[in-house]
Formats: sequence, C-alpha cells, structure tokens
Amino acid sequence: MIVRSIAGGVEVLAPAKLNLFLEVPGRRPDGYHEVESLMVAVDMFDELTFREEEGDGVALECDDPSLPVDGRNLVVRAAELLKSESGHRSGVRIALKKAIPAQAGLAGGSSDAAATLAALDRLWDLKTPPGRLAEMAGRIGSDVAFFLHGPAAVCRGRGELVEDVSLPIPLHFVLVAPTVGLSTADVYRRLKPPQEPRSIGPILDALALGSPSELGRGLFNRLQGVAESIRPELARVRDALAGLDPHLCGSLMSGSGSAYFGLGRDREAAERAAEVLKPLGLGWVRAVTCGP
Ligand SMILES: C[C@@](CO)(OP(=O)(O)O)[C@H](O)COP(=O)(O)OP(=O)(O)OC[C@H]1O[C@@H](n2ccc(N)nc2=O)[C@H](O)[C@@H]1O
Ligand SMILES: Nc1ncnc2c1ncn2[C@@H]1O[C@H](COP(=O)(O)OP(=O)(O)O)[C@@H](O)[C@H]1O
Repeated sequence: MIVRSIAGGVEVLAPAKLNLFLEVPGRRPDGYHEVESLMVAVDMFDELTFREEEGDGVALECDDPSLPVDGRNLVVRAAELLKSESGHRSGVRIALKKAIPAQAGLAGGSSDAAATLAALDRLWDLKTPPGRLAEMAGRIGSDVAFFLHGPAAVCRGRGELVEDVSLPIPLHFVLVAPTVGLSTADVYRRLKPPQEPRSIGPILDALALGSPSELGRGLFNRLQGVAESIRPELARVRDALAGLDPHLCGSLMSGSGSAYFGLGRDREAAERAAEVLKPLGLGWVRAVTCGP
C-alpha cells in the first residue's frame, strides 16, 4: 500500500493480492477455516482519498454504483471501528475509485479497509501501535491484516496472522478476471478439507531462491477445484493459461476465485501472454507485477 499526504488530506493506493499457495488444513470450531497461504501484493490499485469533514460522520462516495456506500462497505466499517477504538470524533469524507474487480479473489474490499485504517491513523495523527491496528484489521475480515504488510507474506490462522517473507526478485504475472464472480463463503462451504495438507515449504524455498520456474512448480490452491465445480465455465480460463507454457512458469486461481493468474518467466513474457489472452474474450486481462 502507498500512503501519501496531500493538501488537506491523505491519499492511498490500495493494491490487489494474489495467493501463490493456499492450503486449507481444516475447519475451525468458529465456522471459519484454518489457512496457510503465501500472498503477494500486485500493482493494480484502488485509489482512496480522505479529507476532514465537519461533524463526526463517515461519508463515502464510490465510482462503482454496484457497491454499497453505507456500513456494508468495508471502508465505512474500518473507519467506524478506528473511530470507536480510538475515541476520535472528527468527521471524514472518503472518495473511493475502484480498479480491482470484486468477487475475484483479489481482495479489493479488504485492501480498501486496510488503506482506510492506515490513512485515518495518519490523518487524525493517532499513532496507533501496529499490533493494535492489525488486531482491528482481523476483526474487519480475514484478509485485511495482510495489506498492512507486504509485498509478500505467509498468512495463517483464518488469514489474519501475517508473517513477512522477503522477495528477492520482482514477480511478473498475467491476470485474467472473468466477468462471473464467486462468493468466498460459498466456496469455503463446499470445501472438503484434505486428509493430508500440502506443505508450504517447497514454494517458500523456491521464493527464497528467486527462481520463477521453481516457484511455478509450487503454485497450489486448495479452493480451485471447488470454485470450478461451482462455475464450470472457469475451466476455459484455466485451460487458456495452461496453454501458454512458453511464456509462463505456471498458473493458478487466486483465493476463492474467480480471477486466475499466470506467472511470467519475466516481464516481457507476462506482457506477451496478456496480448495472446486479450482477444479470447475470457474477461478482463492485464499484466501486473509484485515488486520488492
Ligand atoms: C479465500 C481468501 C484467500 O486469501 O481470499 P478471497 O478469495 O476472499 O480474496 C481468504 O481466505 C478469504 O478472506 P476474506 O475474504 O477476508 O474472508 P472474510 O470476509 O473474513 O470471510 C468471508 C467468509 O468466508 C469464509 N471463510 C473466510 C476465511 C477463512 N479462513 N475461512 C472461512 O471459512 C467464512 O464463511 C466467512 O464468513
Ligand atoms: N470497498 C469494497 N470494495 C469491494 N467490495 C466490497 C467493498 N466493501 C464491501 N465489499 C463487498 O465485499 C464483497 C467481495 O469483496 P472483494 O474484496 O472485492 O472480493 P474477494 O473477497 O473475492 O477478494 C463484494 O461482493 C462487495 O459487496
């Protein structure tokens, strides 16, 4: 996330994430699932601006009319939570410009929520300790705390326990977001946790080596088969990416879907893969990067 002070306010670029590895070892007594995931932030950003406003309300405007701007929006929930936890009483006006497709497994809503915590902490000069901000993030959603870290981290628990990992080389991807979305809750509901969970070890070793081809071999997502059983048409996206072998080291669905990504051998290869995929009508296609 990139946070900048601007005249009279704060501006944030809130990135999307990809899950390069996602295992779901089991269901928890609280109804959530235990996860182990390698997540990376990529350079596709929602833009948010925050300005002081008279009164003590939270007013959100958003350029995507399909999204709610009341307490159902994670931005409003994050702002209200920070206000009640800190006791701060100013009003704020927030403008949200969406670029990250919704229900795609790219966690745009979670990233917007993390951006809101970080921005308002700065705007209101709260100096909230990082651990306390992370705890609030976990209360808003399982993926929110990741965005207070990055660019690469292992997330455990229900996703909210985040451990940074170093990124020795930039990673280049081609991203395909189909028009059809998937609900995270639906996908988890239909999952049968594995008898023997897969280890995250090999892909972490590959990342440490800085080898895209090794990393490609380690890509894994336990939720992909479930998502494809709910939306069989996603197989077309999967197969189109799998057919791009010379450009890509591997491909995978992100999170609970419905976006897929291919890992490029380098930036040029990811961009070439995007050019091949664009005319196929699979959805929205773009080359993106996770940089150190
Ligand atoms: C699958 C993942 C992978 O990164 O991402 P997305 O595809 O949503 O981006 C995450 O686990 C999603 O995290 P997030 O989208 O923040 O989930 P939440 O809002 O906390 O929960 C939405 C619903 O998903 C289910 N859920 C979520 C996380 C988890 N560890 N176990 C679950 O069972 C629960 O039914 C919950 O009510
Ligand atoms: N600021 C926001 N941006 C996007 N979606 C939001 C936001 N706030 C709440 N939501 C709700 O969260 C749902 C999924 O969020 P999103 O993070 O985009 O997808 P995913 O969980 O698949 O990564 C959407 O259906 C949307 O109604």
